[in-house]
Amino acid sequence: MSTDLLRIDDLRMELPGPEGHRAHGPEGHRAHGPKGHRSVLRGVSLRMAPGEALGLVGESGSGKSLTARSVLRLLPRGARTSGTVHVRDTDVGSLDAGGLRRLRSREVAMVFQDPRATVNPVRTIGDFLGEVLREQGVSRADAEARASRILTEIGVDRVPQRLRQHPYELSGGLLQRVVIAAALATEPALILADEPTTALDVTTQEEVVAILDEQRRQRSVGLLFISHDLELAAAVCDRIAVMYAGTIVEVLPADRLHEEARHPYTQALLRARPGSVAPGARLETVPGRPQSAFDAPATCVFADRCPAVEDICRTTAPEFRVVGTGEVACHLVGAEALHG
Ligand SMILES: Nc1ncnc2c1ncn2[C@@H]1O[C@H](COP(=O)(O)OP(=O)(O)OP(=O)(O)O)[C@@H](O)[C@H]1O
Repeated sequence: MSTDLLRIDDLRMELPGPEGHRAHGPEGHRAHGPKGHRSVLRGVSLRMAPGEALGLVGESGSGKSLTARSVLRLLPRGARTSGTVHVRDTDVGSLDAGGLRRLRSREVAMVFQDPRATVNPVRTIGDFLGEVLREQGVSRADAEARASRILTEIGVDRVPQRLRQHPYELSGGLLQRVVIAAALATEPALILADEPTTALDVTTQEEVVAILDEQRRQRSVGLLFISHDLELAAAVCDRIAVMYAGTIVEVLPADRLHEEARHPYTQALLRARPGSVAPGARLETVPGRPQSAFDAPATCVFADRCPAVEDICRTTAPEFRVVGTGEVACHLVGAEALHG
């Protein structure tokens, strides 16, 4: 019996893709898949304990969404995968259709970036929540009362009126609360939240993150929180996993982020945050452009952009090893150059 809530072991994924999407640079140096396929996940491994919140952070294209979707086996067409995903003791890869339905409707809930893409625009909010609840075996008669209670708990006002409204009548922030209410209503062990506030304005973002955080703590629900914002993830998560080009380069406790970030990419992300410099000072960006797995080197994935790169980074892939309270994949960690 595993004590992990989620365990991903060496998850690899290749997607069919036109040549134009594949790497430039010398053949064999980049992470190409078989002919006509490109590598998008290059061996992702991570673990989550029950009730834990893990932040999965990285730039666009690094593979955060595909990692989260793999937990529900929601894969793009033509995806080839290897490695395993376990939710508690369930091997997600070996589930039949019924098992997959149960996983998606009871064990694991997903909250996406854009609530308007999640909620059917022609149905009322009450219908949407009622459907979710009836899938849990709640009777039609009880569904409305349960839906009202959940909406009230997450701070939605004028609930009876809301239940009769359509998505277009609600603001983006309010609608995302409804989506979170639906996720909580399934009483899942794990919520996958994929950039849940990116489509919202800043004030609403804070409210929605606060609600997600408060509710998942109260209910001891595990949270995989995907974000490109390291500080935001650190504010709501117990640990942070930093992803670059289809692989995890560093995992560390959220409350030790500033003191213990060792990977040059994590350090660059920290420097690239608006709050990291005095007002008026120039904000640093991570040098170079974001890379997906298929256009990053097959050795150290960050070698092309790393300010401290050395020869070994271009010849050998670094091992993922425990350093301090975290784990990191970098040849240079421990070397004076990085910490000077
Ligand atoms: N359905 C798909 N079809 C083809 N390629 C895809 C698909 N989904 C993702 N990709 C590619 O896989 C790589 C990883 O994408 P993914 O969406 O997981 O990244 P991400 O880190 O979540 O980025 P973002 O923050 O932009 O969503 C990217 O190169 C992306 O273009």
